[in-house]
Amino acid sequence: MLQVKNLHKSYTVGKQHYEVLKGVSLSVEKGEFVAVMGPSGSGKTTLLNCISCYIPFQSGEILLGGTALAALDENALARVRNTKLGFVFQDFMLIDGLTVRDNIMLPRIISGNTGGDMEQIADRLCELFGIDHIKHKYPAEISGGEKQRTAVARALINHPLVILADEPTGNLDSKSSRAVIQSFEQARRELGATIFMVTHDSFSASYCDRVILMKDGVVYRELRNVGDRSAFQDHLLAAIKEMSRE
Ligand SMILES: Nc1ncnc2c1ncn2[C@@H]1O[C@H](COP(=O)(O)OP(=O)(O)OP(=O)(O)O)[C@@H](O)[C@H]1O
Repeated sequence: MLQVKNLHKSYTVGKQHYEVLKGVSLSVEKGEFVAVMGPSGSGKTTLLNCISCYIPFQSGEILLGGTALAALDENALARVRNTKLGFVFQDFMLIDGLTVRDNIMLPRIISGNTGGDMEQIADRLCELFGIDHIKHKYPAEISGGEKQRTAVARALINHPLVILADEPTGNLDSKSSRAVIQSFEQARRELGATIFMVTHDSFSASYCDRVILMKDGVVYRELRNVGDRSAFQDHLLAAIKEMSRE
C-alpha cells in the first residue's frame, strides 16, 4: 500500500545543506498498523511530511497504492492529499465553528464528494468510535480523547489508502490515549484501514503490528509484534535503549 525506497531529503539553511533522510526504505501492507519511533531529530516528521505530499524530496521513491508521488504535479499531489490520505495530528486540528459530525464530513465536502451516503457514513463512524452522543457538540465542548476520536473518524470518511498520524496521543492522558489507539485498531479490523503513525510513546506503539526504529535519518531496525502487547512494549523499550547506546 505504501512503499518508500531509498528516500533522500535535505534542507538548505543559508548556504548549508543538512541531509535529514539518508536513504530510508520501508513498506506498509494494506491493513497494517505500523509505528515509527526514534530520537528527536532522527527525521520521523520529515519522512511523514514527504509521504503526506507536503514537502518535496531530492531522490528516491514514494509509492502510494502503486502511484509514484515524485511524478505528480502540485494539483495531482493536492488531490492525493485530499482523497487518498487521511490525517490525524497531535493537536487534533478540528474546526471550532463546526460540530463533531460536520468536522468528520469536511474532507468529503472539500473533495466535492457530498453524495448520498456521506451523512450515513459519518453517523456510522460516530457509532463505531463511541462519539455518537456528542456528534452535535462543538470541539470546545468535548474532551481531548473525544476530539482525537473525531479526528480519526474524519481521517476515514474518504476511505483513504493510508492514515498518517503524527503523535496522535501526544496531548492525551493514558486513558484517552488508549481509546484513540483502540479506534485505530477498530478502523483496521472493521474497515480494513492502513495506519502509519509517528510516536514517542512505547505504550501506543505496542498496539501496532510492527514498529520501525529510525536513527540519524535511516531505518535502524524493525520489530514485529507477535501477539503479547506488554511483552512487545518491553521488547521495544529494550531496543530503544540499545539504539541510544550505539
Ligand atoms: N524546515 C526545516 N528546515 C531546516 N531544517 C529542518 C526543517 N525541518 C526539520 N529540520 C531539521 O531536520 C532534522 C529532523 O527533523 P524532524 O522534525 O524530521 O525530526 P523528528 O525525528 O520528527 O524529531 P522530533 O521527534 O523532535 O519531532 C532536525 O535536525 C531538524 O532541525
